[in-house]
Amino acid sequence: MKKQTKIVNAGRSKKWTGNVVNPPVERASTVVFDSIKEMKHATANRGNQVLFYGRRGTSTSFAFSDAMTELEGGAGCALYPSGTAAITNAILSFVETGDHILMVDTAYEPTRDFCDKVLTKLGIETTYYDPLIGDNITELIKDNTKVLFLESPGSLTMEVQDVPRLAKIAHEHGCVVILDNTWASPINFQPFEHGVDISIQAATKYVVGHSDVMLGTATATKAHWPQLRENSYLMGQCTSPDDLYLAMRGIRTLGVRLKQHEHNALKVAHYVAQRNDVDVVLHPAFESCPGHQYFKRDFLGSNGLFSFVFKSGNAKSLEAFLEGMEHFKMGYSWGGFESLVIGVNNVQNLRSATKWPYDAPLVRLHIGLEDVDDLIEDLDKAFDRFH
Ligand SMILES: Cc1ncc(COP(=O)(O)O)c(CNNC(=O)CNC(=O)c2ccccc2[N+](=O)[O-])c1O
Repeated sequence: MKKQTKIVNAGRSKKWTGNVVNPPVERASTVVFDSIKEMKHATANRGNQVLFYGRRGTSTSFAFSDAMTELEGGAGCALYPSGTAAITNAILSFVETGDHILMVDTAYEPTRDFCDKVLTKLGIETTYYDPLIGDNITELIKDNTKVLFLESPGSLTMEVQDVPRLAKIAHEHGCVVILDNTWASPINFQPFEHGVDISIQAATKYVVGHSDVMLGTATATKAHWPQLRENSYLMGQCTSPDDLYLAMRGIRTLGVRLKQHEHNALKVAHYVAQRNDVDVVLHPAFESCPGHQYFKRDFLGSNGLFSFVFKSGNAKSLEAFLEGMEHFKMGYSWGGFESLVIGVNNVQNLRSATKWPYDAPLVRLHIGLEDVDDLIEDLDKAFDRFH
C-alpha cells in the first residue's frame, strides 16, 4: 500500500469503526461485564485492546494507536497527554537509578529540563552530545549507558543527525535508541528503517495539525513494545477520546498538509536566503544546514519549520522584527495551519556541549498554509523594521 493510501486507511479496522468511516468518540472510566467469565477474559487481555477500564483505552484510543503504529511501522504505540510526556515516559521506561543516558545537545528545552531536574533526582546521569558527533559517540558510552536520545533535526537550530550510524553504535553497546521524530513525522522519516527502537511524536504539531490538541505518542519495535506499554500503564498515562478523535482527523490530511507546508516554506527560505541581513538559513533541505547530507540521504521531504540567523542585531532590533507582523503570530508550538514566529537572542543558553557559532539573533519560522506571497510581504516589512 502506498503512503497516501495508508494515511487514508490507518486505524480504520471494523473492530473500532463498525460500518462507520470514523471511529466513535468512546468515553469511559468504568466498563461493566455480564459475567465473571467475561470479566476474566477482559482482565487477561486488558493490555491487548480489549475493553477493560478507561485508563487502558477505548475504541477511540485503540483506533488512533493502531493508526500511529501503522504509519510509523512499529509494533505498538503508547499515548500521552503531550509530546513532553511521551519523551519523559519513554525515557523512564528504559532506565533505573544508577543508569546513564546520552542526550543530544540540541534537544527541545523541556527535554533538557527533564534530564537536569528529574533524572538527576532519580540518580540517573545525563551526558549531552554534539548532534553531529558521528563515531565519536563511542567515547561517551559507559558500562551503565542505557539510552541514546536523538532529536533530528533539532526543533530550534535544525541540525540533522546520522540516525542509522548512531543507532548502530548504540546497539553495539546494548543501548535503547529513542528518536524525537516530530519534525519529520513518519511521513518524511521512517524511524524503524533507520535503527530507531522508540519513535516519539509530539502529535500536538503536524499530526493534529490544527493547534487545538496537546498529545504525544511513543511507538516501539516488537522487542521494546511490552516494556514501553507496561511502563506507560504503570505511570497512569491516558488521553481523551475527544482529543484522539481530532488527532485521527488530523492524520487524514497529514500528507497533503505537509506537502503544502514544504512548498510554502521552501519558497520563503529561498527568499530569506537572498536577504543581505541574513547570515545563514537553517533549513534541512539547504546545504547551509548542518547535517544536510543526512536529510538528503534519509528524509522523504520537509515541512514548514526552519530557522535563520541574522548577520547582526540585538534584542531591540529583534523585537522590532517580531512585533507588527500581520500573518506571523508570536507563539510556542508549530505544525498547525497558521504561520508562527519566535526569536531567540542567545541560543548558547539552550545548549551545554557545543559552541553556538553565531552572536546575532536567531528567528524560527513556522510557515503555515496562507498564500506564500502574503507571508513574504509580511517578512519584507519585518526586515525593514529590523534595522
Ligand atoms: C521537537 C519537539 N518535541 C517535543 C515537543 C513537546 O511537545 P508538547 O508541546 O506536545 O509537549 C516539542 C514542542 N515544541 N515547542 C516549541 O518548539 C515551542 N518553542 C519553544 O519551546 C522555545 C521557545 C523559545 C526558545 C526555545 C524554544 N525551544 O523550542 O527550545 C518539540 O518541538
